[in-house]
Amino acid sequence: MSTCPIDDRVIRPIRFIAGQCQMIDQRLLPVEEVWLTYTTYQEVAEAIRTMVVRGAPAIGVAAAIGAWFGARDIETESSWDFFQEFEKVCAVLAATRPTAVNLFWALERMKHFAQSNLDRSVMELKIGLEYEALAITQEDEKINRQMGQQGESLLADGARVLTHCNAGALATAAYGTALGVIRAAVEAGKKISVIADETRPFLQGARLTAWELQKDNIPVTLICDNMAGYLMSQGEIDCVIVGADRIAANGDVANKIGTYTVAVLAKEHNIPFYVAAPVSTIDLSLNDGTQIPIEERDGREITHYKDLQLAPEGITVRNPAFDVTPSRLITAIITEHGVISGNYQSGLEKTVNQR
Ligand SMILES: CSC[C@H]1O[C@H](OP(=O)(O)O)[C@H](O)[C@@H]1O
Repeated sequence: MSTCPIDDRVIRPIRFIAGQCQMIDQRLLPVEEVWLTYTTYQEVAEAIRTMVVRGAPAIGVAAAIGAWFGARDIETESSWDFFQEFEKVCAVLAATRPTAVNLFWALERMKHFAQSNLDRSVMELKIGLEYEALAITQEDEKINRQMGQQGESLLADGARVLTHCNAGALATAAYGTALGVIRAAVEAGKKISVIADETRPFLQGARLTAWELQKDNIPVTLICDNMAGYLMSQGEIDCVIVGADRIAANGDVANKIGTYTVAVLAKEHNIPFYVAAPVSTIDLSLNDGTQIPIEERDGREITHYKDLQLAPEGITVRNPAFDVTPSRLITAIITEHGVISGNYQSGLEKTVNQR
């Protein structure tokens, strides 16, 4: 794997050094910055499952790298046998988390590359898959910067922007989706301040968004999730911008649990609600959001914070990690190809066909 230039000024959760993949352990941020090294697809699958790496585009990038690791270790001279084994590798990675379609998009792209080149030798397939994984990684950063340029005009100078979860550089290869739009507005010279929902139970807002924005010197105020409505009622929020894990053909959006709540509150207060997501997050195979699989995670994420017990032993817990925001609550969807609003069905189809 070629080495990506390490520019410490740019936050990247995944990096390559000497053919190995290193990922920052996002479970330990913001207190510790620990980089873990990965060399096998099984290790990468576990990193996705346990949220060492998380965020729709970032787990797509991680899955592509994991698939390349798996391909590299397949021992056969038959390209057909190689492809059959490679499909098994991809199946293991696909089983890690069900909601973010970027994971499946990246794996399908890797499988399509291999299946389209079965006339090549196994060695050529392995080299090609390495560069396909690198391309997915490098394209993601470029797409996020394009998305930022498409969306920054929606943020007025002086805007106070509410975010939910982390749709920043840590959720992507670099730059971020929702936070990428914010970064682009700041780079355009606008004074933007962010109000970040802490986003229980995994606290992506408190631990990751706050950390990212502080590093970039972008003003950020942290709030509990249950404070967003009050701040809106006091006129302290000008707009909302969030990421997405899967967008259905009609514009319904699956995103971190609590996003739907924020969208309803924004509608109540006539506050613009924006979603920023790359085309790889759009899933036209699903007519609407009711068909999006919602991940249910371990209840311990709610009853404990690390080793601190927060609830009675044996309490019954629900822990859906995502919810679905109906398109009627969404003001616009920002992609790298442009801003979509109104008739999402046709707008999303046109955008996907531009890919
Ligand atoms: C750039 S979109 C990231 C998206 O993924 C997050 O979920 P998780 O932290 O569980 O992977 C959240 O839904 C973000 O909006």
